Amino acid sequence: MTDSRAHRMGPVELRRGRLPDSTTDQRLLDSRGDAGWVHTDPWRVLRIQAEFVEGFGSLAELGPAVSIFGSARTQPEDPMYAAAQEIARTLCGEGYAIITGGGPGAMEAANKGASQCGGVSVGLGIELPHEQGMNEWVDLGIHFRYFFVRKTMFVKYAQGFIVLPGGFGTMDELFEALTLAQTRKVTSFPIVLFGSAYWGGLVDWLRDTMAVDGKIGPDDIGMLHVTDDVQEAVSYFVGKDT
Ligand SMILES: C/C(=C\CNc1ncnc2c1ncn2[C@@H]1O[C@H](COP(=O)(O)O)[C@@H](O)[C@H]1O)CO
Repeated sequence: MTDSRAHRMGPVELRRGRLPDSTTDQRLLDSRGDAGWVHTDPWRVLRIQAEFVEGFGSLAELGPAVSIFGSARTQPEDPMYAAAQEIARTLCGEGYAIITGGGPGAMEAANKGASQCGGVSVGLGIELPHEQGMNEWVDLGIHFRYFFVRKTMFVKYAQGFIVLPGGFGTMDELFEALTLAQTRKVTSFPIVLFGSAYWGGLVDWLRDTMAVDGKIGPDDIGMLHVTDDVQEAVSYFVGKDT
């Protein structure tokens, strides 16, 4: 008697010598073979995709928000710690969520201000070789493996940026925001530099060297608002269309 069993694979029907010797579930669940593919770019692409999915899914309903950047090394006794906390508290009082890198220093201060005010305190953590963990004032935290995915979230879910004194990480975030606005890749948003003593030298150099040398346009400096006043910093956001 001939074997006329049929096996359906979607629209395809298989018989006799074409019958598979395992099921799709067996092929999925039997853990055999080399796992080296987890270290390949196609798999990384899927991980990157997953980070975007998690980020977008977690933040889609955030409402108006401001991203606050600043040094991971700012100590609690530094006046900039109190300033970050006060800025976040004031913005929170105006209905804004606060987004930070979720780390220590100025990030912690901003998350503290937002959380203590009962607002939405978001931390976008980054996996680093010397992991610090999310600061205790983050109420909605998302851990990222890739810097560039995380940076997309800072821009996509905020109406603008307040930048406190910081180092390379802060500069990276500031200049990413400036480049996006300068090249009109995004709708322009406020970029506030808080702390004139710290930022003054950089702004002078941008104006007197970079702009004079023609490396940026004469109006590009206008994208930056330098202030030492919390209310003024907040005024660039409050009452503006979100
Ligand atoms: C260096 C230390 C901790 C690092 N932990 C960080 N966690 C989260 N986000 C970070 C961290 N370090 C830098 N960032 C991001 O860059 C900005 C601050 O960088 P800076 O070089 O300190 O100015 C900040 O806005 C974060 O988004 C332990 O001291």
